[in-house]
Amino acid sequence: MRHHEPLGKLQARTIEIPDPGELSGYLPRQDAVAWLRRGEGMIGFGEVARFQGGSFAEADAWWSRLCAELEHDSELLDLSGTGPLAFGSFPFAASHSRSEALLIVPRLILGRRRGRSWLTLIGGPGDQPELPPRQSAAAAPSGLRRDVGGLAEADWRGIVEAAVTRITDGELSKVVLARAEVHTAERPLDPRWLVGRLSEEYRDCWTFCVAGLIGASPEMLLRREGGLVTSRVLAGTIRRNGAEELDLKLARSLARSGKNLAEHELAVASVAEALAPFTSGMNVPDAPYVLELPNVLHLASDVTAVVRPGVSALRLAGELHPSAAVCGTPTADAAALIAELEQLDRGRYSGPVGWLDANGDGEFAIALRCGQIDPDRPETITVYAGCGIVAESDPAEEWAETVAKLLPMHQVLGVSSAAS
Ligand SMILES: C=C(O[C@@H]1C=C(C(=O)O)C=C[C@H]1O)C(=O)O
Repeated sequence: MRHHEPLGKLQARTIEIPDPGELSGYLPRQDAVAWLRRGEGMIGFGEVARFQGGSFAEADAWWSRLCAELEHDSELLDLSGTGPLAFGSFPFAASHSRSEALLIVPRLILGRRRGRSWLTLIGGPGDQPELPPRQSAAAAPSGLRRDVGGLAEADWRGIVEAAVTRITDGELSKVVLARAEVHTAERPLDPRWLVGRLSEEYRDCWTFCVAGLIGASPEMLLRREGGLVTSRVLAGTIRRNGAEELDLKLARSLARSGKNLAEHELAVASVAEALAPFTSGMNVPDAPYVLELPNVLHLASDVTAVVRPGVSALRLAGELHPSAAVCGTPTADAAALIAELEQLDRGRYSGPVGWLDANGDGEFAIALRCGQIDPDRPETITVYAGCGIVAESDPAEEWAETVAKLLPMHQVLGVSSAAS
């Protein structure tokens, strides 16, 4: 575990500012952090402190200590996302990955939420936050080619088949299997392009950028605002067709599909069970709704509960991860089967990604529909997708589902999905 903290006495100052317009236009080219949805959110500039390579509990304790030492002077006390923030991203399985847990505390944050806009600066006494200039247009990636490596369709389908056998043998009920593709551009990728395009095209998703992990996730692992926690559970997926009438038919068949409903129930139960010790008054919907995204339809359930005092969003994210949506049921058996079959270091894909404030409020999505830019080769990105495998899963269908889930990253990179 390594971390660095601010040198000397610092304080956080939040000021309200006039609406700066579209936030992604201010993203710095280097070391950007971002969290955007429907034109709102926060972006961060610079770095005053970093936690790297420990557990959720250690990260949570580190952030609490840091906040206890930081004075905060704010014109906007009642708005979630104001004040000093940590942006975090966590590996799917720290024990099976070269990637490490990360919390990054930006020097300056630009935010816009519920019609109000602000700047928060962490600096010396008397330092005033200033709106940075809008950036020049981001460059579209060009000349992308797929690197060799990663599993071919036949191999991945073989792994799915092996998983189905283990499930029908009664070893476990569900396992989520993922695959990755590596793409290399002619020049270093511009994170601003990827973030800007994803947040435009996938407005209902949470677009994130933390240490080169960039994506647009539809799945909110956990939001804590005041005393309330919300978790959006997704499981059960159908590819969209594009024609509205057919999509409607698909949505209806998804809502009635026994396989998808059973898979969904497992995912909801895993979240409800993990939340129960830390909450009261939980509401678990009886039946899911259909969440429509440009590329896929998902079965979705929004679980809400009242959180016990002193339990931060990060602590809860650590308790909920890995949910059945990205790991399986039972968790330990599914995690072991993933390690055995998947042949992939998931890195921070399918781990929690989000932000945390000084009160312990925050939002952590599951890092899905995303790619990781290689820090040593910034022209290279690894994109990931996976799906829940149950006894009735058909390997060819599951492959097609991963292609549909890769579509957002393929689109913004300018890669043809036919090639995957
Ligand atoms: C694992 C992914 O997605 C997860 C798996 C789903 C499914 O199997 O139906 C649906 C949404 C996510 O919870 C991914 O997008 O990579």
